[in-house]
Amino acid sequence: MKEKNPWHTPLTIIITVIGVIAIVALVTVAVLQNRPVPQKYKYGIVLDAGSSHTALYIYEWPAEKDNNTGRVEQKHSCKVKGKGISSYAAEPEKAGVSLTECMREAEMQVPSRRHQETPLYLGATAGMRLLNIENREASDKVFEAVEKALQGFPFSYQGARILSGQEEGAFGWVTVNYLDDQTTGALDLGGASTQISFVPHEYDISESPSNSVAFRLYGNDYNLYTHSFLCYGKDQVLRMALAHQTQSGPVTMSDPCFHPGYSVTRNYNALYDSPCVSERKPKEAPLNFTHTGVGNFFQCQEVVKTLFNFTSCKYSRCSFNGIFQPPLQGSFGAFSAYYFVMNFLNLTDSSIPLETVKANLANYCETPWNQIKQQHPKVKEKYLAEYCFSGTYIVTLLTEGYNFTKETFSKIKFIKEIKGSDAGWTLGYMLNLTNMIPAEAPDSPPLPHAGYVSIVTVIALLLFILFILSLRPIWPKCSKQPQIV
Ligand SMILES: Nc1ccn([C@@H]2O[C@H](COP(=O)(O)OP(=O)(O)O)[C@@H](O)[C@H]2O)c(=O)n1
Ligand SMILES: [Ca+2]
Repeated sequence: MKEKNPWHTPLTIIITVIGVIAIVALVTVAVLQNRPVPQKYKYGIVLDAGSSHTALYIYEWPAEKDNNTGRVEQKHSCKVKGKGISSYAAEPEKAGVSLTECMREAEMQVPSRRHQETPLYLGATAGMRLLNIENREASDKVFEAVEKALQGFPFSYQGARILSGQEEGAFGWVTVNYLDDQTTGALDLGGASTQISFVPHEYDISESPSNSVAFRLYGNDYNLYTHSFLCYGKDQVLRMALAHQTQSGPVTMSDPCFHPGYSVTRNYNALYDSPCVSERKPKEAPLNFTHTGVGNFFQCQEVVKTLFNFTSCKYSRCSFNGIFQPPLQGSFGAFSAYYFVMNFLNLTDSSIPLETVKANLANYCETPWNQIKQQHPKVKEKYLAEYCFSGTYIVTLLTEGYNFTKETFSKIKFIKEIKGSDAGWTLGYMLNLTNMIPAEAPDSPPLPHAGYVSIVTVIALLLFILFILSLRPIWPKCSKQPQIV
């Protein structure tokens, strides 16, 4: 008689069916439970109220990763039309009104169900620092107007304030190092101030405590050196250069930092209307002077050098104006006006040697103004006229001011953005205020979804096989019983 297949007993069939159902259920649950759900995002808005203009930035990050690492990205930016808020000192209401267009854009960009929980910050930099020095009352009025305007929007308004130079430098460094993989110093050139921030190499930065900031980022502690030079942004430094050359109150001034053939009429009162130069205003001067260009890079460098004081230093070493600076260390990201100017001059490529940068600038400055205008018909003349000066200032600040050499100059990358986010202090500022500066290194990446499902399936199969095998003692009974009967 043919022996009956022991697998065909009712018990084993039931166990098999239950086992298969269990595996299917387990895999289904695992797949459904762990399927990547559509991403939910949170948002934050920062207004950068700079001396020359205001820009609005919207950041976004996955909702469930609030306290996690490196996930905040710039979603959108909006350039406010018109000048910086500090230029509305005489008509503060207009400072508030100027922001509404970009704020409306933000309302469209951030999903409306997130509006109420989206923090909104405004940080003002050197333009407002100067206005605050010059006219405290006017600066307060500008903030009142800005505050009123921002509170009219449905976001979670967190206040408007002036950042200290130290904050501006440190948050610029945080932004660059949050986005970039390797530790990088930060060089920020604005219109009214300029910042340098880097981690010095085994150097006692406590020599000047006001220049030191401690940060914990991605599991490492950093002692950061940072300094902000008020009045050394490119627009205020130009005033200082013009002031230096008009001390005798001349009617005509020949300037090596402007192209040959360049000639404009400038007003003495307007030029000296800034705390950066007001004390130097000549006692006797006509109403206007004619500002003409000579176009000589090397002479221009000599003018710029007179704006730095190298004589007094009470520390072991200084950059300029008696400000402590440890030896430069590592690579640097140079952004804002550093980028705009060097990009215009086609000098952002780090492989260009310092000597070539200088030669190109010398050549550019010498080019007659008419020719420059013809080559760049679309660039506003006011801006176009200043690139020779700005380029010369950048090179002089980096080499004579901060002590970059021809070797270390190549470690400067002129950048506008990193991984889609603009380089600047705003991202670091928001990360700090929302406690999102990642103190710890990122978690190792979890298993990919497919890998996870495969592993669950294999384990379930193994468990099932083990279970069947564990029933072995019952098998002989099952198969022999019919024969006994
Ligand atoms: N496309 C652009 C935008 C800004 N800029 C300059 O970049 C600088 C930005 O400074 P800012 O307004 O942030 O001023 P701070 O408050 O940072 O000193 C200004 O000198 C602008 O003229 C430029 O050269 N090209
Ligand atoms: Ca700025």
